[in-house]
Amino acid sequence: MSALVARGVTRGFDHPDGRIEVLRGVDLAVAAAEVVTVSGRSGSGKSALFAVLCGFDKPDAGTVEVCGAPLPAVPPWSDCGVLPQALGLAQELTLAENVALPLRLSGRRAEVADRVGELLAELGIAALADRYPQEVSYGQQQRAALARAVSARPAVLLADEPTAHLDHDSVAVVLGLLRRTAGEGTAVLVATHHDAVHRIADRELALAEGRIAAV
Ligand SMILES: Nc1ncnc2c1ncn2[C@@H]1O[C@H](COP(=O)(O)OP(=O)(O)OP(=O)(O)O)[C@@H](O)[C@H]1O
Repeated sequence: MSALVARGVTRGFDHPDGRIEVLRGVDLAVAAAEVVTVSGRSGSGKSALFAVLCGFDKPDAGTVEVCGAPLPAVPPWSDCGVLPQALGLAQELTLAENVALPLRLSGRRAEVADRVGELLAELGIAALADRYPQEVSYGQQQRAALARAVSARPAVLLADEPTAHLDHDSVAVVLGLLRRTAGEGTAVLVATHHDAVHRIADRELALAEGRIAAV
């Protein structure tokens, strides 16, 4: 069974100069333990698609299922971990507290210390654990947001451009984490412009003219 399934997803937006239909019937499925990338030119709708897949936005038509069940309004982090393009870190929480949040919200406090420490160390930001997001660089915030997305070992991980703004070494670390997360059973969907990310993927998809096709 696929952990993430989208069927016939459509989404358009009204603009002063007319309505644009960004998603025109997107079908996709990502299985547990699989890494799938989505490419597409800037403005093709990758972020709009991810917003629908994680429940941040509602499609005009079509369905999304996570682990065989229709997407609830706000899926728990343990079902669907999200790294949005805008990161969305809680500014009033430290990096460690941000990463701990999905575990705390799932009532898994006992896992917090080990899991948060392990992820911050793997991503090279352990020394920044007690800093607030505005006290670290964008790339460091991005890694903290990725750690938060995976901390509760979600069934599905949606990562929107997780390697944008990172240097070569940090890209390698992030790719390692994505692969390991899939290896532990998570279905991983990544929007990216980077060839390095496509190279670690099991499958590549492309979004164009509002539809998804295999590359
Ligand atoms: N909430 C919104 N309201 C109006 N228009 C929107 C909204 N979200 C996205 N769009 C429009 O939908 C189109 C797709 O945007 P989206 O951010 O999904 O592209 P993208 O493929 O993620 O681009 P990039 O690679 O630059 O991040 C754009 O034309 C954008 O202006």
